[in-house]
Amino acid sequence: MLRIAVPNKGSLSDAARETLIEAGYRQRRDSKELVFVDPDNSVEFFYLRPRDIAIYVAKGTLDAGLTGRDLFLDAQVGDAAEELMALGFARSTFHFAAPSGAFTSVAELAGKRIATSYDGLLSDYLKSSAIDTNKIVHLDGAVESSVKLGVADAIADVVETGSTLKAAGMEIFGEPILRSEAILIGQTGKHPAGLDKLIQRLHGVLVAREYVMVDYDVPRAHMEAALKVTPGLESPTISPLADDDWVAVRSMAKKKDMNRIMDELYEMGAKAILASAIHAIRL
Ligand SMILES: Nc1ncnc2c1ncn2[C@@H]1O[C@H](COP(=O)(O)OP(=O)(O)OP(=O)(O)O)[C@@H](O)[C@H]1O
Ligand SMILES: O=P(O)(O)OC[C@H]1O[C@H](OP(=O)(O)OP(=O)(O)O)[C@H](O)[C@@H]1O
Ligand SMILES: [Mg+2]
Repeated sequence: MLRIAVPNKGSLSDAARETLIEAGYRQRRDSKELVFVDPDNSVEFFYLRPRDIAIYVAKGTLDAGLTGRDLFLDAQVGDAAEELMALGFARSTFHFAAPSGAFTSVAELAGKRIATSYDGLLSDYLKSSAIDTNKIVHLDGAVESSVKLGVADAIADVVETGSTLKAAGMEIFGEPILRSEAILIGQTGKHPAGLDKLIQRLHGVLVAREYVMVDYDVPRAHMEAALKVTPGLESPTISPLADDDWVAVRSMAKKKDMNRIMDELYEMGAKAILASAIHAIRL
C-alpha cells in the first residue's frame, strides 16, 4: 500500500482533502481518525500536522505527503525528500515585516531580533544573504504581537491577504523570502507503486480546475478566425452541422480567459456559445 501523509487541520487540510477526493481517493469522514485506508486504490492515508509531514517522508516511514512548501523547507530534511509537484492552493508569501516605517531594507536587520514560527526557513535565508542578526526568537504563532510586546524588532511570517499585518500596524519590507503553496513531497529518487498514478490524477485535477470546455457554432466563413481564439490544448474538435454553412467547435480554454473568449467569439458571429466545467482530465 502507498502511505500518504495528509494535513490533519489548519489552512491546508480542507483543500487537501477536497483535492484528494476529486482525484478519486476516499478520505476519512471523522476528523478524529488518524489513519484511513482506501482499499480500492491501495492507499493508506495518515493525518498529521502539516509541519511534521516532511519529517515522516524524509525518514522513509511514509511514501509521500501533502504539505506547504514553506513548512517543507522549514523542516530542513535536506536531500532526503523532494517536491514532486505544486498543488496550487494555500498560496502565501513568507515576508519580513515590522511596524510601519521601522525598516526599509533587509540589510537593516543586522544586529536585530527577528521573531518567527519558521526558524529553519529564516536562518537559511539569513545565511544565504549573509545578514548577521542578533537572534531568531521562536514563537508558535501570533507572531505579529511580538514587536509591540518587546521580544523582537521585526518578524518573518506567512502573509496571505495581509490583513493580519495591517491590523497589527505593521508592513512588509524587502523582497519576499519565499512564495509558498501546497505541494506534494516524496522520498528523493523513490518511485513506490501507485505514486505515479497519484501524481497523474492530481495533475488532472489541477488542469480541470484551470480549464473550461467551450462549445459554439460558427459560420464556416469565420471558422479560421474563431479557431485562433480557441486553439485548444491539442487541437479543437470540429463537427459538421445540418446547415452546411455552419460548424460546431469544441475546445478547452483557460477559465481566466473564458469571458474574453466568449465575447470575441460572439463578435465573430458565433452562436450558442457554452462554457462548462471540467470534472476530471487525463491528458
Ligand atoms: N492565512 C494563512 N495562515 C496560515 N497559513 C497559511 C495561510 N495561507 C496559506 N497558508 C499556508 O498554510 C500552511 C500552514 O498551515 P498550518 O496548518 O500549519 O497553519 P495554520 O493554518 O496557521 O494552523 P495553526 O496555526 O492553527 O497551526 C503554510 O504552508 C502556509 O503558507
Ligand atoms: O495575511 P493574512 O491573510 O492575514 O494571513 C496571515 C496570518 O495568518 C496566519 O496566522 P493564524 O491565523 O494561523 O494564527 P497563528 O499566527 O496563531 O498561527 C499567519 O501566521 C499570519 O499571521
Ligand atoms: Mg497559524
